[in-house]
Amino acid sequence: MLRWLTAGESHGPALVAILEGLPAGVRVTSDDIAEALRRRRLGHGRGARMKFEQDKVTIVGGIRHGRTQGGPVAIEVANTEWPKWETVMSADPVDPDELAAQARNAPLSRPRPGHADLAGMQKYGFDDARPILERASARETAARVAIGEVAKAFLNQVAGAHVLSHVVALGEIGVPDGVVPGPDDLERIDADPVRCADPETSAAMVAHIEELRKAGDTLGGVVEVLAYGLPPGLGSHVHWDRRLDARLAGALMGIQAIKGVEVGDGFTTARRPGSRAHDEIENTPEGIRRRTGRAGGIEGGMTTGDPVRVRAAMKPISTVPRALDTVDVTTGEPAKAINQRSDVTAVPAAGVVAEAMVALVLAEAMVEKFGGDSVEETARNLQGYLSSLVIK
Ligand SMILES: Cc1cc2nc3c(=O)[nH]c(=O)nc-3n(C[C@H](O)[C@H](O)[C@H](O)COP(=O)(O)O)c2cc1C
Ligand SMILES: C=C(O[C@@H]1CC(C(=O)O)=C[C@@H](OP(=O)(O)O)[C@H]1O)C(=O)O
Repeated sequence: MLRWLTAGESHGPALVAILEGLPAGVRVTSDDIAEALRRRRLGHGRGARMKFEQDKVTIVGGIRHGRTQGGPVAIEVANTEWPKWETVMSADPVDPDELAAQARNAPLSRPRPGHADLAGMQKYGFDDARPILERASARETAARVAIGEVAKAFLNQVAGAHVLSHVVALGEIGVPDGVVPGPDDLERIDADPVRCADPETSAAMVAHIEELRKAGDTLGGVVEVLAYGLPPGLGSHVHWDRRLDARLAGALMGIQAIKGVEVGDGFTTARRPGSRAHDEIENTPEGIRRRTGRAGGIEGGMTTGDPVRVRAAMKPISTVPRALDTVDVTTGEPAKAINQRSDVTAVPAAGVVAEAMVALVLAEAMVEKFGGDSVEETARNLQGYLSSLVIK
């Protein structure tokens, strides 16, 4: 069983993540994790905070001399902005006069539409949105990306698998059909200002972001995650909560602002006749293969051995610079929502987070099927399974 948890607030001292259940021997370093966090900060359209704040990685447990030891892996991602927030976000009680002197501590009583603010204030009994927005903030995704990198290293070292993502739509602008990058394209995608695999579409996306920035507005979009090199048979058809597609969808929907998930051709499949919706099977010199990849590499809740392909739709950033209408909950009067600064879009970053979530779910499914207390043992079990497959 693979388990993971994160803790920490957006302006707290640090985020922490724990990943428990991976075999020993996964090769991963602080530099690998720092590089994954750097990728999460990429993307034209992100706000000022990405420039002045750094993610500072410390591996707190579970890894020795660059290899996992079999115990829980604990990673801290420190916020370099913490000194400015030390009083406002102090875990221990602080002198009320010192707190009152902090402009940052003024109660946030104008909840932002599209954020957790209002429902969270009602649910947890606060008249200030601060305690809600601090944990609801997608800063938390840094912790997921940190442990996602360990999961990716495991998948790669056990199966030679690769997980990557690209932006397929930003607002109304989408890549043409048939843009399906492979593992070798990842460097090029990361170098693109919006992590789009198609240069022409990318230029149109950047122009669109600039247009929306000038209009004081924000943008959502769609990211696609691809996983190459997986064996057939991860997940299972036998029960709803063992279906890999259901688990991937849950993990992707668990990312802040994700409002829809597609597996393979997803919603497009629903509009096609059955004769053009599925992947026909044929016998080839390489073995039994599917002709197309419409199902996204998952049938009956199990991997087919073809690349896994899933998409996640992100709503536009909720803190709209030209602020939306709300109510001041202290007076009941109409007001404009709280707004200090905002990303125009964070779709490129959401792709990197989606990679991490997919890697964690796939690593969990891999551990479940092949077990093993060391990477070598898991890899041996996988090889034994592959060489004994009755139908190849
Ligand atoms: C990587 C990333 C960055 C984000 N940046 C912002 C931001 O700068 N401003 C904002 O209002 N929302 C931002 N969001 C979205 C909010 O976190 C999200 O809309 C909010 O948590 C409510 O979403 P929910 O209704 O899905 O929970 C970001 C989301 C992600 C995944
Ligand atoms: C800090 C990060 O993202 C933040 C996520 C976020 C939100 O509401 O989700 C809002 C913004 O923070 P603030 O409101 O303080 O400007 C983003 O910068 C990060 O991704 O590291």
